[in-house]
Amino acid sequence: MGKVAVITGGAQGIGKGIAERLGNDGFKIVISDMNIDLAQETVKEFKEANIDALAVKGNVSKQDEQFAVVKEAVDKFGSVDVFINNAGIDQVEAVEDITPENLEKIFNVNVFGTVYGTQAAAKQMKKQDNGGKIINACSIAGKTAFELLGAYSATKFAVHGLTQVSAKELAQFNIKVNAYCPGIVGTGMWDRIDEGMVEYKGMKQGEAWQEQVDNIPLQRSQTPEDVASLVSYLASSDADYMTGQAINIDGGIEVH
Ligand SMILES: NC(=O)C1=CN([C@@H]2O[C@H](COP(=O)(O)OP(=O)(O)OC[C@H]3O[C@@H](n4cnc5c(N)ncnc54)[C@H](O)[C@@H]3O)[C@@H](O)[C@H]2O)C=CC1
Ligand SMILES: CC(=O)C(C)=O
Repeated sequence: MGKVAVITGGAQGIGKGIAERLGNDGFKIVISDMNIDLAQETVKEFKEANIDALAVKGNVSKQDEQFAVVKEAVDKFGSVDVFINNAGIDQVEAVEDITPENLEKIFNVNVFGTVYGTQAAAKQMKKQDNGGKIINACSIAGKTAFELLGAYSATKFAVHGLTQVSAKELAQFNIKVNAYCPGIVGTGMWDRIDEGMVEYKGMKQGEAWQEQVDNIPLQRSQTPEDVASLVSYLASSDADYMTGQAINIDGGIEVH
């Protein structure tokens, strides 16, 4: 049986790009997403391209649903070898304006979701006793400041920390935990961020996006495929000695 990768939030955007790449790398693919209709459409597309895939409805902020996704993956394909905590949401708000409701909502998805996904994946991988890879969606906003993305940025700093701690705790089981830190990727998320920033700053539609893109040393915005190439490496045996890392893939915006 081939290896199996679960990608949360894989119906569209970066998650879809990762799922497609891992499918082409030979993984059987499980897409878990709240938007089950879109997840099913994506799976149909993949099957037409000879990628063996399954769509499962799952809200990452619900612990029981994350465990149910893993169970469905195992029932269908026999194992979970790679688990990508990709699902995430954005919010555009000055720190002074962040409401308790919004703060709770974004932490529920981006942080609690990553914890629950890690728990569900680790339990199954330990049972399989064959190691595994857990790969988290961080961001360059999980390492540095982005104006008006305070709550979002705080969740990604948390994901960065969780990646490091999970890596230390799970290393004894040969489970590696790493994270990808994209920059400015052209997905639905950035359409919403642009909308929010435009409103805050009195700009025209597309201006906030363009301002960020103009700041990228490699002089183009990022695609899901750019991110997927890093994740493909992290999921592969070539990365078997790497754990606890949060790796920038951002066209050179953040250099250390
Ligand atoms: N777009 C960007 O520029 C960057 C994105 N990222 C991160 O990459 C990840 C993916 O981002 P995008 O593809 O841009 O987002 P997106 O908004 O285009 O797609 C997100 C997907 O996650 C699903 N989703 C949302 N909440 C969910 C939940 N509670 N449970 C299950 N599924 C849920 C949505 O239905 C959607 O299919 C996120 O964690 C994001 O923070 C990191 C850096 C840059
Ligand atoms: C959405 C996001 O993480 C950035 C850096 O734009």
